[in-house]
Amino acid sequence: MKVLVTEKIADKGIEALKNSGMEVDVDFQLCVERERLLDVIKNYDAIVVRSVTKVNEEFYQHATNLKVVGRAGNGVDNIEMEGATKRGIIVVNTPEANTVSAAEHSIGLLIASCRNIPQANGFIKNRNWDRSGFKGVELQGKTLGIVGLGRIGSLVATRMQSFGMKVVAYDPYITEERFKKFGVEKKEKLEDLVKESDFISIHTPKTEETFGMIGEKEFKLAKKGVRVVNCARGGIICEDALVKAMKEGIVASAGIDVLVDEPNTTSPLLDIDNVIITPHLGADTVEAQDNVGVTIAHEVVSALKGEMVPNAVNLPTLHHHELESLQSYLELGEVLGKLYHQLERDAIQKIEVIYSGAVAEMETSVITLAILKGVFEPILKERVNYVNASLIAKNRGISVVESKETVNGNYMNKIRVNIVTKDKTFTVAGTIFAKKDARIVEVNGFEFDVIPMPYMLVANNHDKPGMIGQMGTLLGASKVNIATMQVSRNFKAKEAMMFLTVDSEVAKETLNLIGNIDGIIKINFVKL
Ligand SMILES: NC(=O)c1ccc[n+]([C@@H]2O[C@H](COP(=O)([O-])OP(=O)(O)OC[C@H]3O[C@@H](n4cnc5c(N)ncnc54)[C@H](O)[C@@H]3O)[C@@H](O)[C@H]2O)c1
Ligand SMILES: O=C(O)CC[C@@H](O)C(=O)O
Repeated sequence: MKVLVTEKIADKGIEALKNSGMEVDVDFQLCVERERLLDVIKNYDAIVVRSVTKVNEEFYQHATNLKVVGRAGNGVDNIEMEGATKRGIIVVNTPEANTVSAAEHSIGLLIASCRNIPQANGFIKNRNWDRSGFKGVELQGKTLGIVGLGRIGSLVATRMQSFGMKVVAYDPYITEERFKKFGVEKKEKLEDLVKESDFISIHTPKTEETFGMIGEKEFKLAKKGVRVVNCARGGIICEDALVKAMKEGIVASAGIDVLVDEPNTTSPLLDIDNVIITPHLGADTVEAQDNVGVTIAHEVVSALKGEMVPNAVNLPTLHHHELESLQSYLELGEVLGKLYHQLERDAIQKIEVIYSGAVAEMETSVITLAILKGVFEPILKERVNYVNASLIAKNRGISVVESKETVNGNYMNKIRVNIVTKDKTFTVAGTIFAKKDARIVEVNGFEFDVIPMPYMLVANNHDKPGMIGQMGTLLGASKVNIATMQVSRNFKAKEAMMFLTVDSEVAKETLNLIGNIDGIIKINFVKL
């Protein structure tokens, strides 16, 4: 697998990619040399970017072999998600890896701007000693308004309380409990926060709703002498409105790390003395970069291997601990799904998944994705993955329905998959024992206790003497070693199903010979 890295990530990250057996090309010029990037990207399975490389529809059209986009960092506003999802490209990022650094940088900007530290530093470095022009303000007793009380906003909130600040926040998308947890007063409306705050710090993502959310109207409502910080994304504070408000004396100082257009050396904000500005350095610490680099390397490698990754942006969000407890169920789900097209041929109309017992309490939508991935893999091979599995089902007109039950007979947990075709329903069920051991427990009403193995034979036969022996003889003659065998019977129908795990692939000729045994109704080789 080939990985292209177009922006600076920590050496540890590059090493981690190489140590995982990836062929890695590093070319930082490619984030700005668009034509060259579009020309070479077809040669790569994955790309690792930061915030400069534009990963958009034009890019995807050239990236014909791309499977993974790794965003070494948090914000994914330079990556078009729809184009990735429809092509089954997994987008992963590292949302937790640089939050402390970003929070500390926000606080740095806040303090440095309200105490004129960079300006004073520049003055004295020019061999001027004059204390008159740099008088600042204290933080203690002042109100800090945080817009967006997520990972970074909440870190800033708790840290600034230790400076004796009152912290209020506006974030309509989080619970009352989260405000309480961080000792922050909730503001129902942005304008209430703006009216009350001495300092405003922005910590939302850039979305249609947040872009320009602090503009002329808000500055008109703000306290005269308000101080603002934006270490989130350029344009959430409208740059023109900020310039105007600073010239009018409404805003006393601004600490800015991000601009609408980056890189940028011509912004009018650069000409304003009370604006201190850094070139998107929020995540630029040794710790954050090491953390981001190594995390993105591991995620890109996992995603290339087709594994579920915790920070896949175009998949349901999972934390590491959730993924750990889901792992066995994801594997079981894939196994159950993979059985269908290897045992049956009919076109699928509907897939029903019934979760019972403990598994019903989990993030089952992801297990359903694993089942769908399994269903399509035997016919679409590597063109199906967790990201595009449900889109593939939708495009094929297959409806997918999930339901949950609290208990299911003898099993602590059970996943049953009903695959409905025009004429019949194929049913398969499985369970997890002791948190990690998968078992197939039912196929079309036949009960089993089968440990899924890479090579398996599944036979339907008339329930009569000699079936097992004849089959064993033919497999022995073709040098296929039988590892385990289970037989399940349907007394009423006088039919049985044999489930064999074997140590190697079974040749077509052997399968034909078995199929010709008197009493064998159907024989299928299953590869997991
Ligand atoms: N400057 C840097 O180098 C740097 C580094 C890391 C992150 N960031 C940026 O910081 C920002 C915050 O990152 P995070 O990890 O804390 O994100 P997060 O997702 O944890 O938190 C964002 C919060 O914003 C809230 N929000 C969304 N829309 C809102 C709206 N319209 N009004 C109010 N609140 C709204 C969300 O509910 C959420 O709680 C992002 O823009 C990210 O890209 C910048
Ligand atoms: O340094 C970077 O790549 C940007 C960091 C930051 O903006 C992020 O979103 O993670």
